[in-house]
Amino acid sequence: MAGNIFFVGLMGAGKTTVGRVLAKHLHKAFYDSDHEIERRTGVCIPYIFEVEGEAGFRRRESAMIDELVRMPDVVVATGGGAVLLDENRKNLKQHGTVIYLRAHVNELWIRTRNDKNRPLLQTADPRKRLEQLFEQRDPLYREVAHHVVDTGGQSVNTIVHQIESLIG
Ligand SMILES: Nc1ncnc2c1ncn2[C@@H]1O[C@H](COP(=O)(O)OP(=O)(O)OP(=O)(O)O)[C@@H](O)[C@H]1O
Ligand SMILES: O=C(O)C1=C[C@@H](O)[C@@H](O)[C@H](O)C1
Ligand SMILES: [Mg+2]
Repeated sequence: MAGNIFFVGLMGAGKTTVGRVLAKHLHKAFYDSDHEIERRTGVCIPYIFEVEGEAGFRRRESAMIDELVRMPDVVVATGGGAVLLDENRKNLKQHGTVIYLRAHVNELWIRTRNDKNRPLLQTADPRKRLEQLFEQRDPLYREVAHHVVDTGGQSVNTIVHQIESLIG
């Protein structure tokens, strides 16, 4: 399949994991927006949040998305909050096929609970935080997505095969 594929979804949805495997299958280059920001700045995302605040991180993320969407034939895993800005949603929708990886909050929480690299989940009740983010963002993910893929209880390989048949 020609063209770009962009993954959106909440933290723990599997954008990085599924995106990397799909890219390999399709012989496309894979980019992860979060990793690219860390590679270019030389610091981790929690540090960017600490120094520049969430707003600073969002500015870097927008610039990164604007650059990545213009590349030919790539698979891109976006950060969980990339859909918050209207300009990012427009950019993603215009330049490729957008796939929303969806999972229940409980599963997202289980997948992310031992990882300290997500500043928005460093709260007293990360599960509650995920619930709030789901409420806020599910409509935005749906708005931008060409396809919604449920990942609950599915292996990464099953999800990848499902996406391959969706995009032909
Ligand atoms: N389908 C799945 N079943 C079980 N575990 C999964 C599945 N997909 C991903 N995981 C696991 O969940 C964790 C989070 O996955 P991943 O980092 O790919 O999510 P993400 O959507 O990129 O999150 P973020 O927005 O924070 O970057 C990883 O440990 C990964 O191995
Ligand atoms: O959901 C979010 O807002 C985030 C998700 C991660 O991918 C990172 O982009 C960062 O931790 C923020
Ligand atoms: Mg990721």
